[in-house]
Amino acid sequence: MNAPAPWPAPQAPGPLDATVVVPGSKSLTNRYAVLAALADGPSRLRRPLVSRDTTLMANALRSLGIGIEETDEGWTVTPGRIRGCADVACGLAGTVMRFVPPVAALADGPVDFDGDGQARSRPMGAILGALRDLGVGVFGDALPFQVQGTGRVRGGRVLIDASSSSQFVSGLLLAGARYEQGVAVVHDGKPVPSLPHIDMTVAVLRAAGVTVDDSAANTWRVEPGPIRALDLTVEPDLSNAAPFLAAALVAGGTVRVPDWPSTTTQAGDALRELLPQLGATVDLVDGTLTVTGDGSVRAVDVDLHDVGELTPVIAALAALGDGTSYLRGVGHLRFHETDRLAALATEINALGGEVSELDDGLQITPKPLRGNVFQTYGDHRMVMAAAVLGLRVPGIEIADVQTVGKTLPEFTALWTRMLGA
Ligand SMILES: O=C(O)C1=C[C@@H](OP(=O)(O)O)[C@@H](O)[C@H](O)C1
Ligand SMILES: C=C(OP(=O)(O)O)C(=O)O
Repeated sequence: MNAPAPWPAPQAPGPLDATVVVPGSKSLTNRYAVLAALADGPSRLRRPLVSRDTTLMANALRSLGIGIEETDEGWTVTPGRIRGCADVACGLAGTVMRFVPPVAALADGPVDFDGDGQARSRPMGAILGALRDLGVGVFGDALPFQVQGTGRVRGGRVLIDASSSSQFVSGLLLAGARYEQGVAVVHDGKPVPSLPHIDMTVAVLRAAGVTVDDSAANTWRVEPGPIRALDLTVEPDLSNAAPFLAAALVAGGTVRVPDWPSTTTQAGDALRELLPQLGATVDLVDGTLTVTGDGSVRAVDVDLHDVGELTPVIAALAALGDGTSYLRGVGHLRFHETDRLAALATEINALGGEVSELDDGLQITPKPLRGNVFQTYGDHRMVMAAAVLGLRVPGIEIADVQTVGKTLPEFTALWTRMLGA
């Protein structure tokens, strides 16, 4: 079959005046799904994200014997005995490949995991090694691998190097309350990236009645005990709000995102501090985030270690900025959906840009850019970055635009609506 034609990224027609309703958070939806699967009764999740990553999660849990019913209201999750002799498809979803194996360890038989070709190079060794140390049989160190459930996990204390992904820690903590001794995860290595995502894990566990001690740096302890069933509404995905809010800077004008939580553990909330550094005016009033720009972008020197998933959109803004920008602390992006540092440098440079890879980030000098086909490498956030560039640069065409469905299948519809088309 021929590859679908690339999507012509629309240019901004002029200053914007738009309100964009952003669907639910991937990180929260997939955490809640796992906790609901392990909980002491049926759960209701309203406004979950429905996208490739969350559908993969729902199907993974279903294949382990969990009931998940999707209605207009959201998901009803009915826990049950965790069944083995199952296959789990991870796609390219970090949250599926890192959060489900610790659940599969509780199954009553073997569970086989695989994913997209590209997923086979995402790091898994640290979490699979940790499961072995906790008494679980595991064949393999990367996708494809097999977890040998025996119906119970001893648990206890485990030492891991989580410097390539916070998801190793989150995955172990999410299932840990169901292990006989609970779990204590101790990180030893270079700093753990994306720490707000571990704080999110701790917060959702506590909200489900689980006792978690995170008082010492690099150590998280989950006590064994029941997980309370959930009844909640999923917050909008604040990281997925990034391209829309960025559009207000590039095109000028105003973009609003309603239902912005007043307190949240989502890393994307950092946009409220980052966008003003890039030249935007940002207000959060009555639950609506309003971002206003004048069509210019200020150069920045920022550390994105905690919020790495915002990097592609910030890189696109920086390429349209008024001077050289430095995005630092994001060496771990080499292990995301693709090597994001290489992908961003290659694709922006192919437009005529001047981006160089640093050890732990990117140096971006704005240059006059021209149209080209922008490759996206199976990475939803490369699509979002390309769309932001396309607001100003004529002739950008986005390859495999449907790859954005990893977390936001509605992206092109929301984008064109925002532009008034
Ligand atoms: O736990 C999560 O939901 C996530 C953790 C982070 O992963 P890394 O720690 O691998 O960066 C983040 O980048 C990813 O988008 C989602
Ligand atoms: C890194 C990301 O995804 P994943 O959950 O697959 O790691 C991301 O969404 O930016």
